[in-house]
Order: sequence, then C-alpha cells, then structure tokens
Amino acid sequence: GVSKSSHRTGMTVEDLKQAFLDNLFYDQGKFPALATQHDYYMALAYAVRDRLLQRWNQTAATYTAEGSRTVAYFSAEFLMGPQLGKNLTSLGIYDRVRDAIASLDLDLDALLDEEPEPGLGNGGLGRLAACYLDSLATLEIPALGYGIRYEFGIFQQDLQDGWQVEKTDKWLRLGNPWEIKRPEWGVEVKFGGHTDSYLDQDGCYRVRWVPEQTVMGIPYDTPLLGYQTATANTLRLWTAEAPESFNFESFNSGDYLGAVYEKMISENISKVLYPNDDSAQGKRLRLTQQYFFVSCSLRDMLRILIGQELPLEKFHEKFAVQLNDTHPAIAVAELMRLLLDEHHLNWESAWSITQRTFAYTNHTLLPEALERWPIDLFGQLLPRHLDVIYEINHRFIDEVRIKFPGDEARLARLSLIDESGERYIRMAHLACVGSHTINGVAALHTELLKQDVLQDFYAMYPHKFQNKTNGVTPRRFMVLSNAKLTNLITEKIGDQWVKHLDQLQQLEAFADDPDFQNTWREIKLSCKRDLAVFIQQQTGIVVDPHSMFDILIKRFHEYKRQHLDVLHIITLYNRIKANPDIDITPRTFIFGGKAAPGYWMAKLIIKLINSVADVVNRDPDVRGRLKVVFMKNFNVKLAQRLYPAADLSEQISTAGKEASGTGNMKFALNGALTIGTLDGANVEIREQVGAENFFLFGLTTEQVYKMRAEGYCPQDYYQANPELRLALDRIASGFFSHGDTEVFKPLLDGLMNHDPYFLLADYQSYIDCQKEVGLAFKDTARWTRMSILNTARTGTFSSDRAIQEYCDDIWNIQPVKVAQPD
Ligand SMILES: CCc1ccc([C@H](C)CC(=O)N[C@@H]2O[C@H](CO)[C@@H](O)[C@H](O)[C@H]2O)cc1
Repeated sequence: GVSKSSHRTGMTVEDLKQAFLDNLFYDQGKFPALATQHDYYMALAYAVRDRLLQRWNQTAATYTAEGSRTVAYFSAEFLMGPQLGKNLTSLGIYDRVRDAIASLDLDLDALLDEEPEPGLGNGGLGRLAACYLDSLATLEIPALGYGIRYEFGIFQQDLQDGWQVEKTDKWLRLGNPWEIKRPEWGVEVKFGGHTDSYLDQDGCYRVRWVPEQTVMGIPYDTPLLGYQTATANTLRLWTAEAPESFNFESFNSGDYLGAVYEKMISENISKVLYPNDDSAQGKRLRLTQQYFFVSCSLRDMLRILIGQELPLEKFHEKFAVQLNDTHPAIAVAELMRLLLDEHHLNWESAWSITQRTFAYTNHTLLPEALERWPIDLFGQLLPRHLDVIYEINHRFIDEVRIKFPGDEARLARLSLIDESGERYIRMAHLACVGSHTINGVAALHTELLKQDVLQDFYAMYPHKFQNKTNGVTPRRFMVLSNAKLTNLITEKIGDQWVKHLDQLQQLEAFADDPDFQNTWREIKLSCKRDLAVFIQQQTGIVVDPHSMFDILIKRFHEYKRQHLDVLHIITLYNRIKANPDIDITPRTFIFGGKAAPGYWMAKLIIKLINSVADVVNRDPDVRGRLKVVFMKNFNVKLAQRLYPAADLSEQISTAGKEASGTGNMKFALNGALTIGTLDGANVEIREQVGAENFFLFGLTTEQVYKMRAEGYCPQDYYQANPELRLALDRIASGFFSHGDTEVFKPLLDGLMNHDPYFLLADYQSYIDCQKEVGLAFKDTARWTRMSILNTARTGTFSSDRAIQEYCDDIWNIQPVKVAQPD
C-alpha cells in the first residue's frame, strides 16, 4: 500500500521539522534563503495535510465498505475560518509543530497569520454550519457538507474616513492547500429552456427538460478532521465551469469575446458570495447559485448510492439532508425531478422518499429575509421545477382542504404560491411541505415560529416542529483561541471537557477559591493585554487592559441595535463633560462587524461609531476613562482574538428578533458576562448561568408585541428623558461630525419617528443595567466569581450537544468507528 514514511506520517518534532523542510524544497521549490513567509506557510500546510489524508482515506474506505448512513448538510454558506491552527489542534500536534518551527527560528503565529481566511459566509448561519461540521466529525458521524466554492468570499471591510468600504476577497489568489479538485466527479447542470412530454417505450407519460444552457459543476473536497479521532469527513464545494471553456469557431471567426463567452457566463455562477445577511434580494444569479449547488449535490449523492449498489427506494435511508435555511430549499423540487424524470419513479414513491430525506432549519424571523421568487423569473430559469412545484402545491392544498374545510383564507396563507399580488413561490413553504422536520435554533425562536411566522404550518403539522438550540465548537473558540484558559481548566478538571463540555460544571467548586480566582483574572488580563497590543498595531489607539473590555461584534443590523450601545457611550461622555470628576468605571468599547453593502442605515451606524470614537478618544476631559475602538474586517480570525479578551458581551437585540445568536455563547464560555435582552439564546444562557450572573434589561417579546399593537411613540421617550434627549441632540448638533448636522439625520429621524426596534423604549433600562455592570466590575472578587460561573455553566452550548440532538431526534443516525491509522 502507500508508504508509511515518517516524512508523510511521523508525528515527532523531528518528523514534522523534516516534512516541513522537504515540502519547502519539493512543493514550494524554495530553500530558506529564498523562501517567503507564504512559502513557509504552504510547506507547513502540506505537511499537516499529509497527516490528515491518512485519516481521510481511512474514513472514506470505512464508509464505503459499510455503506454508512450519512448526513448531508446543504448550506449556501460555510464560514470555516483559517484551517491550519484548527487542524493542528484536532491532530493534537500544536505544541510539537510550534517547537519544530521554532527550532528553525520561525514563529508559528506568523505562519498562522499567513493563511487567507476562507470567508464563504456572512455571519451566524455560515459559522454555525462550520461548527456543526466539526462536531459531526468529532462525534464520528458520517457526514458531507455540500455548498459553493465561491471564488470571492465575503468582502474585506476597510474604513475610509469612518465609512465602510468593500474590497474584493481574493482568498484563492495564492492557492488553497486544504482542498483537492475532483474533476472525475464533475456534474452537468441544466438551466432555462423548456419541457416537453412524451410517452416512453412502456407507454408511460414522461417529461423531458430541454435546457437552454448547461454548465459543469466541479467538486473541490476539504478534509474535516474530528478532535482526537480518526474520523475525517468531507466538505464538498462546487465550482461552475463551462462545458467547453473555449469556442474555437468563434475564435476563428475573430469573435474573441464569443470564444470565451460561455466560459465567462458559466463561471459567474460560483464567482461571488451574496453579502446580504437577513434580507433577500431576489436576484436571478442567487437562484442560479442555489439550484446549481443543490443539483450537483443530489446527483453526487445518487452517484454514491448507485455506486454502493443501493436501490433508489433506499435514498432516504442512506442520506439525511439538512436544509440550512431556505437557501437550498429548491432541493425538494430537484429530488422530485430526478426521481420522476431520470429514474422514472411514480409520484407517490418519489414524494415519500423526498419527505423522508429532508429536514429544514429556520434561522430568522425577519419577514424581509424569507426568500420568495417571482413565478416568471423562476419558471424561466427552472421550467420543469415550476411544474413539479405546482403539483406539490396542488396535492398539499387538497390536504389542507381536508383538514380545514372551507377555510379559503388559510389555503391562501399556506399555498406555496403567493397569489396576493405579483405571483411568488414561497421557499419556506416548499421547505416545510417537503421536510419531515422543521426546527428553530433557540427555544424562544421555535416558540415564535409556532405562534407567528409558521403558525399555519404548525397547525397543519405540529409533529414536524422541534427546537434545536444552537451550539459552538469548543475546539476553535476555546482550545485554539484561548490556550491559557484551556490549560488552566485542564489542570483543574482534566482534558475530557473538550469533548464533554458539560464537565465544565466542575469548575463551580473553584468559583470562590482566591488562588483560582487570581489565576483566572490573570489569564483574562493577559488575553486583554494581547488584544491591546493588536488594537494599537491595527488602529494606533492605546487602550488600558485594566479597563472593562465591553465588546459588541456581529453583523450590523438595526435589530441588533449597535446604535443603542452608542447612546450609552454618549450618555457616559455627556456625564463626564458635565462633571469631569464623576466616578466612572473605565471602559474600552470595542465594535466589529460588516454591513451588507446595500444596507445604508447599517453603514451609517458604522460611521456614527467611528465619529463618536474620534471625539471621545481625543477629549482630554475623558482622561482615557472611555475608549471607543472599531476593529475593521471582523471575521473568524479576528473573533478568535476578541472572545477570550472580553469582560462584557453585548447581546442587546430587540426581544423577538435575534433567532439565537452564537457569539453570546462564545463570550460566556470564555468567561465574559452578558448584558442582554430576553432574546434568542440569551434566555437559555441566563437560565444556565443563573439570573444573578447575567445583566438583564429591556422589554420582553410579549411587551414588544403589545407596544407594537397598541402603537409606540418614540417621541414620548425623547421628551420624557433628559439624558436620552441630550445624547440624541448631541448627535443632531453635528458635535461628532465636525458640525455637519445632516449626515446622521436619517438615523435620528428614523429613531424619533418610527424606531421599529424600540431603542428609545429600552434606553433607560439599558443605561440603568450598565450602571449595575460598572459597579459589579469594581468588585473584582464578585465579578471573577460570576465569570467563572459563566464558563462553568455554559457547557450545554457546545455544538456537540446540539449535533447529538439532531442525530437522535431528526437524522436517526449512529456513529461509525474509523480505525486509528497505525
Ligand atoms: C437571503 C439573504 C439571507 C442570507 C442569510 C440569512 C441568514 C439566515 C441570516 C443568519 O445568519 N441568521 C442567523 O443565524 C444564526 C445561526 O442560527 C443565529 O444564531 C442568528 O440569530 C441569526 O440571525 C438570511 C437571509
């Protein structure tokens, strides 16, 4: 078989060093004198990849031999983050590689920094998919992640004069050592054209789709190694290529553009990630992308099934497909088309297989995020799927009529087709009808789905609804990004907690132990010092590691209320201006996050933060007691620096708007205390850590519903609250904008006249709560105790717990043991 030479597989410091030097010479074609940092990164990456490949091939061989049931996670986004550090952690060779590299006078951290981040996602949904893939491999569950290999990921965010500017994310420019191209498993995908029906040789009525355009889908595979296990699953991302990348006839006729036209059009499909988070744009290319990767993936699964000589009727026994929101929902119609038209099953058996294959996760309550496609656009691109969807809807409406006879309004609300104005296909409805299970991502969110957004489907199929509260991987967000805390915890309770996070509970015993408290505080302080150095390098701003690091990092959206945090900063600033000797707990406010390029109001909030920062950071009266920092280009790499250094986690969305949140979990696991509303998973974090260890403020979901129903007048709060009025007037006066009274007008008018996210209504409760936070921070023993208890009591928010629940309650799948390579 393959050579087991130490060069490829050895795990000693010496083996790793040799492998690194050999790769530098043979793969990079370089020697130290000529090598760049990037050459060193690639040489190390290939050495680590070799040690993954053994487990990867072993895993594939085991699954093939056993014909294992497999989870297929369909997602338009996978926010994987940098891979080198993660793979070193999973292989358990992080320190050995650090030593090997150090013995060559190189610095591992510098090489880790060389890796371009695969930003194939916008935010929560994409990162959750990545955490779930890590847990699937760590729990030894056979799984495939299916998505799109965007040539350009989420834009790089830069700031010009405090405004966000977007730069193209050329992450593949220098190549990607973690992927392997699999052209042999390429798939042809059809678009447009028309359908015609015919009678086949056995006189059966069949439909043929005559496409206008076909493109090739080429898979690229990335290994996903579990933590301290031999299991390495696969992330299979599709790239679009032209069947013919060069048209010689056009070239010969001098039509050079024509010669490459097809190539250009085809490749456009997987060119770039749509940077919208929570608002559907309804662009044709977006639907093209969604159908492209779904069709490639289902055909790939049929190839695997047939390859393992399993009958079509067992498709749903072989594969459990999870639809990560509605973005891949077209899969319901595509599987039906493949089973009907290409495999000639009858409708009933095709539909039964389909419904038993798919499960759907909803990640948002925002109406503007629910995808719906105009019938003509949809029919033009996918004529056969429109037929199939009409038939699905026809049969579904019959089912509704039987259950709710004579209720025409309900029929109209439930129909897959929105007939109210221009006709649309409601993708969430297709997902709900075509799936055996529908789940929300936090207890409150799932309740709101049942009571509100999907109440009609809940009335129709109550048995389909489940809750699966989100989780995060402790491998990346504790072990990899917070080694100091990891070592302290392991010293105290052993190292099994990394795979059994509920064991963190054992830390409770040390919550009041002065020595442990000291060490705990030291570690937090040292993480803050590291971040302070990084902040100064990145922004030139000097921050005090002893101040409270008050952090709000997530995508910008009005419902996440970053501007409420700004109102707190301005209120503190105004108090200092009014009385410079006032006793204020020194704070460093740190912001990070991207705004969708077309989301004007979100971009204005970013500008406001930077404008306030410019004034506050330079005002001598403040005497450094307040610092405001905007960390540009928030991504997974930056997140790994911020969560360990946080004292306070800002989770301040309007109740009923944040489906779950996952940053809130990463902060708590790293010992930060949360100031938050009863929204999303904040509710469950507070339940776990105890109300006394959580800073709660604001209206509840019910109160928001009630205020919205009874009519909310933000002006009243402006009139009634002098500090609020002063804060808003300060902005309006141009004080933070060099006297320009126009720039923030849209934001202020929106707050004064509509305030759809109840900022003014929640302002005083937030300010009062922040006062409590300031006082608590001063009592270091109390704060440290609360911090230890937050880490100790949030083990349940491991993505391992969430994935185990999916396996037990939705996918009905068991682990498959893969033998450790000898
Ligand atoms: C069509 C444009 C679009 C793109 C992405 C999305 C995502 C669903 C937005 C998203 O990331 N939602 C977040 O999902 C997380 C994982 O479940 C939750 O923790 C967050 O609360 C939710 O906002 C909606 C609409």
